[in-house]
Amino acid sequence: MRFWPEPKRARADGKRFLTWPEPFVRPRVGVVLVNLGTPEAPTAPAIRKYLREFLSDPRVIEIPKLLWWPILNGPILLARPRKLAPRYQSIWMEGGSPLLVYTQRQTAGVQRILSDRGLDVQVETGMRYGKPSIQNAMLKLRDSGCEHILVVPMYPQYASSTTATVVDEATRVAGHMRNQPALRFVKRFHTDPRFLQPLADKISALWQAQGRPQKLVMSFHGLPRQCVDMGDPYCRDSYETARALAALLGLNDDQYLVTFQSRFGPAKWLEPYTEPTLEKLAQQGVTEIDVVCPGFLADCLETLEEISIEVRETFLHAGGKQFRYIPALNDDPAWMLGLADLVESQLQGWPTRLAK
Ligand SMILES: C=CC1=C(C)c2cc3[nH]c(cc4nc(cc5[nH]c(cc1n2)c(C)c5CCC(=O)O)C(CCC(=O)O)=C4C)c(C)c3C=C
Ligand SMILES: [Fe+2]
Ligand SMILES: [Fe+2]
Repeated sequence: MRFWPEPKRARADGKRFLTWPEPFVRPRVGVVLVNLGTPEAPTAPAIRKYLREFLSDPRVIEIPKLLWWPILNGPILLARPRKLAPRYQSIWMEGGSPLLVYTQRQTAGVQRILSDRGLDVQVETGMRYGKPSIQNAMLKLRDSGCEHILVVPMYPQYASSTTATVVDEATRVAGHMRNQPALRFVKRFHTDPRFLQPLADKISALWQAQGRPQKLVMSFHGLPRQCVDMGDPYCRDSYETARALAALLGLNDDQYLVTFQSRFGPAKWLEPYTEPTLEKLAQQGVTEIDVVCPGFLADCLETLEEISIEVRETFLHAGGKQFRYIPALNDDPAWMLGLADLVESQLQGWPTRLAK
């Protein structure tokens, strides 16, 4: 085991080493908001680097390494980056990939609210794949004296391929520390009103301003069926989110539907798949829909490009007349308050108050 060097606190008299016993330093509290990660640039080489790390995670691809390695390094890493580059280019923002830009805004938003409440809590962004990494965030927190760290995987619904791999990585990082922090993890918050109410309010505001469509489509990121068979609660979580959101909006069962998007590879994923379902809907005469993606807290390739460009085109081609994509919560002010509340409630018993 290789330990990362601990920060050396300088002595007031300028000498390098600590006096013994060490002077008392109040341990601080840190929070890491973690999302999936995204390429550093909308180019094939940057996308290849990102996909290599992401798709080498055994929590994401659960087939034996020996079988997967030639597939990943053959057809996938040769063809997919080039196919994805123009798609990433079409959504790229001034500050970078939307997933990173919005996650950083969320970090700043929660930091501001907690500081305004008089709490001494440092909030950082960590990406599971690529930069800024979870390791980078945790070392930053350690170096500023945080001995308590709350890790928040930014996924409302629990899946092994998203939530659990964040827990794996944070514990791996702590495993390299001599003076380890106390760690806490948020598992899921799929029916928590601090997340769902701001989403329902956002949808209601749109409907009040521009009218209600025939159907609300709730599209969740898909998952291989096998993951659910093996015990991932993700599918149940997604339906529970959908039911709770529908209840807040006062929708009956005919007014909304649940679908799963972003299928990857030839295996069976959770159904119904978003794109063919919406194509059929348009063919059956449902011409006005709103699509919301309650599994995504930040807009990204899967929402801005797959849903708002590709699926929109398919729906309109099949006879649909109006397709509105409802953006993710991103840094919506009500959501920032909800997220800050959620974070604060998990910090109980930790030294968040500055001594008076
Ligand atoms: C919201 C939850 C997510 C789950 C669950 C999830 C599972 C999952 N994803 C893949 C494969 C890919 N996902 C890709 C992009 C992507 N996935 C999520 C979220 C979840 N994935 C996000 C937020 C993003 C967007 C990243 C961005 O840069 O904007 C991709 C890359 C794009 C592509 O090649 O299509 C892949 C690949 C698997 C295999 C999986 C479950 C096993
Ligand atoms: Fe994904
Ligand atoms: Fe996709």
